[in-house]
Amino acid sequence: MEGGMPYYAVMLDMTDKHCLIVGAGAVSERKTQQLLNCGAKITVVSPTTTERFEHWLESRQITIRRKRYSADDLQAGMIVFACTNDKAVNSQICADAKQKGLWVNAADQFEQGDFIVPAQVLRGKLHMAVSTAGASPALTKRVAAEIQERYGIEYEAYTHLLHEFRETVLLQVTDAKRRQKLLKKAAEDHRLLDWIRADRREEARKLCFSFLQD
Ligand SMILES: C[C@@]1(CC(=O)O)c2cc3[nH]c(cc4nc(cc5[nH]c(cc(n2)[C@H]1CCC(=O)O)[C@@](C)(CC(=O)O)[C@@H]5CCC(=O)O)C(CC(=O)O)=C4CCC(=O)O)c(CCC(=O)O)c3CC(=O)O
Ligand SMILES: NC(=O)C1=CN([C@@H]2O[C@H](COP(=O)(O)OP(=O)(O)OC[C@H]3O[C@@H](n4cnc5c(N)ncnc54)[C@H](O)[C@@H]3O)[C@@H](O)[C@H]2O)C=CC1
Repeated sequence: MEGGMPYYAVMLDMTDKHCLIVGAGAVSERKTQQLLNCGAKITVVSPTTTERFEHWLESRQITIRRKRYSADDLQAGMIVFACTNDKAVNSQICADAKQKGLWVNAADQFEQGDFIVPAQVLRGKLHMAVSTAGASPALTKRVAAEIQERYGIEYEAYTHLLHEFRETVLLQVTDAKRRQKLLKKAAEDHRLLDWIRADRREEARKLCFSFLQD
């Protein structure tokens, strides 16, 4: 990113998307794990790897090219992660990727890349991403930890219930205003979350669906 403009935040569907990760150290390990969690297809280019990369290779979750980066490696991905410990190599990867019109992330000099990776907190369908736009990854991590405390695992069941309710409302309620009113009500009624927390899930579900009778 250049020119001090803010980043545009999106949620990407990475299923079966080809990613190229250059470098196989601690930082690329973290990114590879997250990308695997999201169903991406991963090619790693690196002369050395860690044990976890060897495990992913053995279990056929990734492909590894045991070599130093060269521009022809870019054919293996539509999104590129420059994660070597060599600044000059990471810069070259960014320049080559941009020239080919590919999206690139730079683990070190982030301004040379097109996007950065936020910290994430996932609670079922509630997916929260935190970023300081590269200003302070340590603060990013701390704020994410605070969010993780604030939104506990009960949000998994809660978002599941709200999702189920919304699908029913979209099917059954044709009036747009009533639909919105119902969905807002379900998202705002504190009893639903309180009861899920208290392990009274069936009661929470019944209350939520009872809103349809209003
Ligand atoms: C720009 C960005 C590029 C990108 O990777 O996309 C980037 C860059 C750099 N990070 C550095 C250092 C650290 N990074 C972390 C941790 C994380 N870094 C992550 C993202 C990002 N890091 C992107 C911006 C995110 C944003 O702020 O919006 C997280 C959020 C997500 C993830 O990586 O999965 C993950 C937390 C995940 C979690 O929740 O655990 C820690 C803390 C720790 O490890 O405990 C430290 C040490 C403390 C410190 O330095 O603050 C250095 C200096 C290296 C050096 O010293 O040489 C650079 C290079 C530079 O700044 O130029
Ligand atoms: N984004 C982030 O969250 C963070 C980024 N960093 C930065 O990320 C970079 C990588 O850090 P680590 O993973 O800790 O390093 P590391 O030393 O653990 O791993 C570097 C990897 O790059 C590979 N490599 C080196 N030259 C290569 C080349 N020409 N072609 C292909 N692969 C090559 C090495 O074989 C090794 O596998 C560093 O520049 C560091 O400043 C560091 C901490 C956090």
